[in-house]
Amino acid sequence: MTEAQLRDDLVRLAKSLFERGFSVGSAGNISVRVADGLLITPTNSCLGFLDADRISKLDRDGRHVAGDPPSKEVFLHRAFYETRPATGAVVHLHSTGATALSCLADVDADDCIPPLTPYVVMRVGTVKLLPYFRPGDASAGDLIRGLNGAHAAVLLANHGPVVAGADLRSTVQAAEELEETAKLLVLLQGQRVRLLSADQVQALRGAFGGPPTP
Ligand SMILES: O=C(CO)COP(=O)(O)O
Ligand SMILES: [Zn+2]
Repeated sequence: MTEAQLRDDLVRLAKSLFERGFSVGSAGNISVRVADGLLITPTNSCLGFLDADRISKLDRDGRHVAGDPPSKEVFLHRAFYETRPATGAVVHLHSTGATALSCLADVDADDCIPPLTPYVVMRVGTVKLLPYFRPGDASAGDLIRGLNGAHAAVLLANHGPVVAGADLRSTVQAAEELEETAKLLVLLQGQRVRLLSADQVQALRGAFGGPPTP
């Protein structure tokens, strides 16, 4: 894909997320890898109303070279690109279900989106809960780097999910899948839930094109 096509795709997919309520106000940010660096949504921009020509561009060293000033969460994105070489796109949202789950006191930090349904296993894999940091605090990027590429997605406590994937479309879909499963988990709070068994999870790993490879 050319850079122009990637810019258009980013605008289109961000708008779709916004219109379906996965993002409100100026919450969330999306990046995509290009031949000579990274495109990322500008800071304080609304995902529903991006301008392809004003999307921020960073060079391979993370220097801002074009467009509006980049998202203040750029280090979350760069941490995934650096530790998971197959990463072609990263999506960060404040989507309701995932953010609600990130605020619950007794979530298993090592597996905060347990295998409730097949698609979250196939498209997202095991999600780690990271502690709360002020938005824009680079320490969250250090923690992602510390995972050494073992997870395609993390949940930032009291904040929201960050998902990495091979390309824009599959990463947006994985973020949607994570959100829907988080919503179900919140909906089922306090009820006895039957999770998929270890064998069932194993049979899904690598099935139908997923989960994302590091
Ligand atoms: O989600 C956000 C902060 O966590 C939005 O920040 P930016 O507007 O800087 O991308
Ligand atoms: Zn955020």
